[in-house]
Amino acid sequence: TGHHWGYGKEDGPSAWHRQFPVAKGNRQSPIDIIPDEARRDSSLGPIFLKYDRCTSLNIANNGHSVVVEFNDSDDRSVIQGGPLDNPYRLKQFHFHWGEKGCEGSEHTVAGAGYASELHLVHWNADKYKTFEEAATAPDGLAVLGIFLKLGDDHRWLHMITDALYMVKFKGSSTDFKGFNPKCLLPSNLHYWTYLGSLTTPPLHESVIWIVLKEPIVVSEKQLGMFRLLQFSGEEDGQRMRMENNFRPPQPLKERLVRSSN
Ligand SMILES: CNS(=O)(=O)c1c(F)c(F)c(SCCO)c(F)c1F
Ligand SMILES: [Zn+2]
Repeated sequence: TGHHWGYGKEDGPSAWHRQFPVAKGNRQSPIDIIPDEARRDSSLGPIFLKYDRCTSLNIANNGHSVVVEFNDSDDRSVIQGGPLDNPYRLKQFHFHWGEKGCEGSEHTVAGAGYASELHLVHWNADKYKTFEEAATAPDGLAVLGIFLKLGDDHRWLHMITDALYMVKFKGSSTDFKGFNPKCLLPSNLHYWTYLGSLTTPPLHESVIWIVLKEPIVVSEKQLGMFRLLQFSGEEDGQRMRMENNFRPPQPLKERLVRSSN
């Protein structure tokens, strides 16, 4: 129903504010992270990721990205520590990417973009009964952001890229059991953290962002496979290659970015 949002000229990030006025809010994401202006906070401990391979369910094309969804009916797969007061349950992960190597991530670092950005979305099930309720609460979600830069093949990403042909079109989904996203983490979990929002409509200001400083390395060939996906459904007329599904950085406003040690 109604006008759907996208990443094109007419329905892209610069138009989202018409249907979602919070797009011009005070804690929007992504942002440009300036390392020299981030406050090193010794009270920020390490983050801990406990992921159980048995919780992965399926991989799907939702018309905006490729998403791997998890069983979030208990605390088998959670993120905790760092800025978080309690464990947050893993709900799904997805990617944002460009059409060329120098842009595609959502967050930038001192003005520089990466080729892609992986988002692991977690929700505060200790405080809220459902993901949907948490997604509208100021401390409802915790998204772990991981940058992807171009280089050698990533040794485990093929498990995802090998499945992409099954979810080429919007609305397609297939089983994706036994995948542990721990294999997508960099060696070092140092991070920046700040209060922000979803980066796609409805742009709820409900996200505690944890962005890892160290990127993972993937090859141009592997990233190119994401661009075989389509924004459009199988029956839709024109071919709509899925790429540039990233929102540009938003005003920092009165926010502080903190840095782990
Ligand atoms: C952080 N990236 S995001 O805004 O693009 C994003 C997203 F794409 C999602 F799909 C979901 S989950 C929606 C129901 O599954 C989410 F919470 C997000 F924050
Ligand atoms: Zn995202």
